[in-house]
Amino acid sequence: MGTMLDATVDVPVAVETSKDADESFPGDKKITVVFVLGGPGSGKGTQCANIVQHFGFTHLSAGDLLRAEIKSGSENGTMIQNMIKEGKIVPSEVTIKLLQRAMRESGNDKFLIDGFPRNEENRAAFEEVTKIEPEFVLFFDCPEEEMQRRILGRNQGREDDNIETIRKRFKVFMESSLPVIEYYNSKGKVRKIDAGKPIEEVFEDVKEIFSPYSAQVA
Ligand SMILES: Nc1ncnc2c1ncn2[C@@H]1O[C@H](COP(=O)(O)OP(=O)(O)OP(=O)(O)O)[C@@H](O)[C@H]1O
Ligand SMILES: Nc1ccn([C@@H]2O[C@H](COP(=O)(O)O)[C@@H](O)[C@H]2O)c(=O)n1
Ligand SMILES: [Mg+2]
Repeated sequence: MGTMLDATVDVPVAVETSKDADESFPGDKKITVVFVLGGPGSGKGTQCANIVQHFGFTHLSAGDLLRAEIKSGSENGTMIQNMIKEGKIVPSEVTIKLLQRAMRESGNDKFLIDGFPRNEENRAAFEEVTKIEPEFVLFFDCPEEEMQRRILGRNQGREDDNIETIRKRFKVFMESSLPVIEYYNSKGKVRKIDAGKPIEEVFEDVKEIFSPYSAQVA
């Protein structure tokens, strides 16, 4: 656990992501958050797209938000790019501001937060800043060889989809992200899915977990 926290302490961070980034979210309304976790390439983004279509959630991928921040020319861009290339976890204050802004701008009240919290620092900071407790944690459990095969076949031009960075990402997942899943498991909040199966079969299992939310689709 100490590894990633240690890795982030000496990185200089300018936290202003936009003019309005300091506005807090949520306000008064009841917000439903599901954290979607699992190793790199386990299928989080793929299944979130399905859940959005069927259950009316807004999908927010922390990794996608960070990649968009690089493209936007933000002053944090170079730092974020270097962290992603190394498979390291970006300081929570940066990622949380991006998530809060995206939540606010969506106008929705139901969110799939994909790839976050990635370590204990992410988890504690999100809780402290937003006061949001997740409804549950959807955990995609997939064998490492299968995740590696999927990432190497993904072809989305991601700078971290190379074998050297993939190995670092797996190590970070085991050392920093699994303890977060264990934390939520101890609170009875984890819904574990066998993500090694074909996409359609995984979604059948996902649907069962989300069925209580069907009635809420607009
Ligand atoms: N169940 C599955 N069986 C086979 N291929 C899959 C399955 N789920 C997703 N894929 C494919 O594997 C690749 C990785 O999937 P996806 O991008 O959804 O993973 P991810 O968990 O979001 O990864 P990352 O953490 O790197 O963002 C994609 O090319 C996707 O089409
Ligand atoms: N909470 C997070 C989430 C992601 N990152 C960085 O982005 C990379 C890619 O994330 P994906 O979920 O899209 O695979 C990840 O390896 C981290 O470098 C982060 O720092 N914090
Ligand atoms: Mg993804």
